[in-house]
Amino acid sequence: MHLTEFQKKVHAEVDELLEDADAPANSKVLLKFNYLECVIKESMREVTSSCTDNFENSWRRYDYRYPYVRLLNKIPGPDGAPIFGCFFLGVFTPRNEIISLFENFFDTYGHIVRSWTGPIGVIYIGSAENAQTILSSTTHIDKCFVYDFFKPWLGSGLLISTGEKWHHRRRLLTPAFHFTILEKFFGAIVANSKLLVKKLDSKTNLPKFNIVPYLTECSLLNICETAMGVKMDKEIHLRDDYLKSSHIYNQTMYDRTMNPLLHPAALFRLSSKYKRQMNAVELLHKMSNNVIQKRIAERQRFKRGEATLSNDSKLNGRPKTIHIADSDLNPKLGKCLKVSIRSVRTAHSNRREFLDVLLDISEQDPGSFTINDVREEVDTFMFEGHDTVSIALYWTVYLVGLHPYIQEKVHTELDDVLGSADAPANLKTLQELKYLECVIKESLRLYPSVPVVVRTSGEDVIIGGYKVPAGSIVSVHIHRIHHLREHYHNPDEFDPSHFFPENAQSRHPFAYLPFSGGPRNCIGQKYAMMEMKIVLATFFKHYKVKSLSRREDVKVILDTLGRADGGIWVQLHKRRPVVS
Ligand code: HEM
Repeated sequence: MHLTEFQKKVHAEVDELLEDADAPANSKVLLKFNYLECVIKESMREVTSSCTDNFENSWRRYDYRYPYVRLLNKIPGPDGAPIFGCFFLGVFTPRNEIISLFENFFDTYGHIVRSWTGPIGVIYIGSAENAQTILSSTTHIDKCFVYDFFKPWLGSGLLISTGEKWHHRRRLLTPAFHFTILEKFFGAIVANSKLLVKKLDSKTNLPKFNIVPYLTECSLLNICETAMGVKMDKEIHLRDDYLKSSHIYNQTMYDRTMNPLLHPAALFRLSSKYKRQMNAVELLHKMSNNVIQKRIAERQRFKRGEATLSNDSKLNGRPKTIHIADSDLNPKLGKCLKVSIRSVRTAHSNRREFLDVLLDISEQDPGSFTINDVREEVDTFMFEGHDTVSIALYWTVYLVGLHPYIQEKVHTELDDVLGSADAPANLKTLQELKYLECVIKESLRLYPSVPVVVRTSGEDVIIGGYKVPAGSIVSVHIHRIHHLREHYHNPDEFDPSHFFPENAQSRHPFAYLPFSGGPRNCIGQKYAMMEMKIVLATFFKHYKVKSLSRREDVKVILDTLGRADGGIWVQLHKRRPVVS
């Protein structure tokens, strides 16, 4: 179809609806301009997605033979305002109401919902079956363009990267979270948990205090000391700056995501949020650079025979070059890849910790794996590895503190399994804490640290009976799926029995997604479960907690993660003497 034909259609619609009038008389008339609205949406979509198609091509999509907008509009969803769609809802709904807004969409329109934010169409998925269609596929594996707003901070690390880069890095880093490596982290996490207990000592019997900063600090120390192999207990200012900056970055990221006017980089740079974000990035990178430099220095001291490595890994001289078989590789990467580390495909004893894997490659091949490549992964894992965990920790403490009967059962199990010990001794002890594990899982169900994950559909796909065209933004609402009565007998209650084997075994595999699902699930989930169990076992062994706010008064505030609005205010009482 030529441009002139589109124009003819626009003119025909205008003539039909306006007749002799010069302009639309009121909003009722405006609502009837269906074709014009589609044209405007499509042009704005092309502009904001920086499509390289020429203008004529972008109009050609409007041909009714290529009906992107019509396809999406077949899916039920709110109409919103003419042209703007739900733009105003997104921008003006307070962050602590946004989850309720999505819930209303699902209640009104069903398990699959479409909305327009200006030119951007988004499909919301609120059922386990539809989540499985998207998440289990290797085709719909790319993230949506808004994840790119993380780039100033995270570069294109594992969370954001796509295609071959993602495949390669995922394969490279997966062994760094194997359970033989996790075992080595046990001692460090126990030590930091005891430190937490000690710090909380001064808070016992206070009328109230916010426990969030304590748990956040503990999870940051843990990820630094384990995966990165660096102790950061002395760097108080650096840590504080990091945590504040991470908070600011996540807020500005959310504001940009919800407001399409801030999507183009040129417009975002003009806003005050950009400056805040850049100041935050500077401090965030200061922390990650510090971590990397410390580890490099420690490795050098180790090689000179002056020190042992703090995470107990062994560098036996120079790393060997190994060859990986063709069958191990993504075919697009070439026939055979020389890899300079011992850990990629390995016997257990050769597995390496996360940062050492990266530094080994960078030392061997600094040209193709630069220190910036190392840093983008360090930034990614430090963010994902501390923030998600601390959120899960504080929601668990909160929920247990609201339910004395459940707390009693947690205490009884801890006393039975740990005896007089202050903390779990090893992985075997941890496995025996079965009730605590159900408690953690149940907290992650009610308050998933990541309430929503977003993908771009890699090809046309049928979801819930509707055809969703390739390139559509599909957002999977984990929070919603976790609250469906068809999967959980009392979905809004805190009830750890949801995860007793007899209740969980026949559940739909995509009805519980705190770590997402499918090939792009969370790489750190085993690490996270181990860490949470150690920290919470140590904490509850020492303390009895009382949460001071009712569930209906503590709202989830969404940035990129689902946080507790206003913190978690509790009272603590000692159960046994604090260790020295
Ligand atoms: C309670 C703790 C955690 C929760 C609830 C959680 C949840 C998730 C979820 C839902 C995703 C998918 C994100 C998306 O598709 O947008 C994800 C991805 C990821 N997580 Fe976690 N996570 C946790 C802990 C961790 C830890 C401890 C680490 C690192 C040590 C980690 C590293 C990552 C990374 C690197 C990705 C991206 C994986 C990829 O795209 O291949 N996470 N996580």
